[in-house]
Amino acid sequence: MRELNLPAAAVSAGREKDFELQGYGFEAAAEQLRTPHVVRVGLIQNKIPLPTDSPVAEQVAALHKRIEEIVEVAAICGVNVVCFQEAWTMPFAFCTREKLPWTEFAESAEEGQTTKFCQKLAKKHNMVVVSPILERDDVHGGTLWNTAVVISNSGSVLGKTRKNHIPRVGDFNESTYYMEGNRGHPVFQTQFGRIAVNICFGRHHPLNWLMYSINGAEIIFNPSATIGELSESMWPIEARNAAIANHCFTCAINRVGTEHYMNAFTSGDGRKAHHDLGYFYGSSYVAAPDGSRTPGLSRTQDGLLVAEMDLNLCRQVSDKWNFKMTGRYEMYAEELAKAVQPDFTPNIIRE
Ligand SMILES: NC(=O)NCCC(=O)O
Repeated sequence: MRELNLPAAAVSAGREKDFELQGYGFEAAAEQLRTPHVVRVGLIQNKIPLPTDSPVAEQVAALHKRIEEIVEVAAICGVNVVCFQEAWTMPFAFCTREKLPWTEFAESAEEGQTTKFCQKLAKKHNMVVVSPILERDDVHGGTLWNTAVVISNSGSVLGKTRKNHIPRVGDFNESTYYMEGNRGHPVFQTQFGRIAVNICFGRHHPLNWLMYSINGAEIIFNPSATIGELSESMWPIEARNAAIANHCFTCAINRVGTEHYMNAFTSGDGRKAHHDLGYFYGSSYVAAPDGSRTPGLSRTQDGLLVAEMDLNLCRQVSDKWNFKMTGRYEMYAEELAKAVQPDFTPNIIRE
């Protein structure tokens, strides 16, 4: 992996707009029959610019403005596919279990103002935009989902995917708001490569990564919101291991800072009522199928990580290690099918 020589205009814009800018490139071997398949991805991590008790519309507008200025720099850096953090248009308020005003941040994946905003960015910069939002699905009774909208570089909505695994740990009280995703493991064929989105808690589930990979993902984004005391020891390992296990690139993105709520909340774990979920530690990074990875962005600062990758590396590593061939999926499919039955008895041999 090498450091990218990013344009001076991008470096100075990053300084002026007060965010960290880093760039790295992953190499692949030259092949005789395939030309290199080089793509640049951008990962954006950020704090919320306004206090959580500011009017909803103002908070959304401030986040749009912040992201727009970072995407401008991503465009200068030649980024082809950009991904934002989980539920990027709002504070990560699910810890509170309050409905209002937080449910007011939910938007239509197809018609919402954030999707329209991203469509403009995508078209202007010829960039695929992965936009993880709180979705309101009016076709199905106004239900809420934790969704990532994928917008093509043409500006059209390519599709959406939903968070498959909902945390039930600590103050991550998300199950109060939405259910596990019901759209399986879609992979989006973009002009720049096949991408998928494994939203946050799905990071802990190897089968979730596997299914995106089985559907052909070359790059799997993992937009997240997670805090130091809970997961920082796991963070550097999980997405990296997934890249190795699935012969693909993975991109882990986490928000930054502490978000304070006016009303104190508890989560039935004996802790005194408190006003924040904890410290979101940033540290976004990209990992490659050969196990190499970029350094992480800062723990404390907004940032843009640019990673250039030759997607040919996915098949090269696959041909070397053959995990798809040696995976014995038929054996696991059969055993798992039995294990989920109510009359399952674990295969334990006793004296
Ligand atoms: N957003 C989310 O699912 N967070 C849960 C905590 C974690 O996965 O580290």
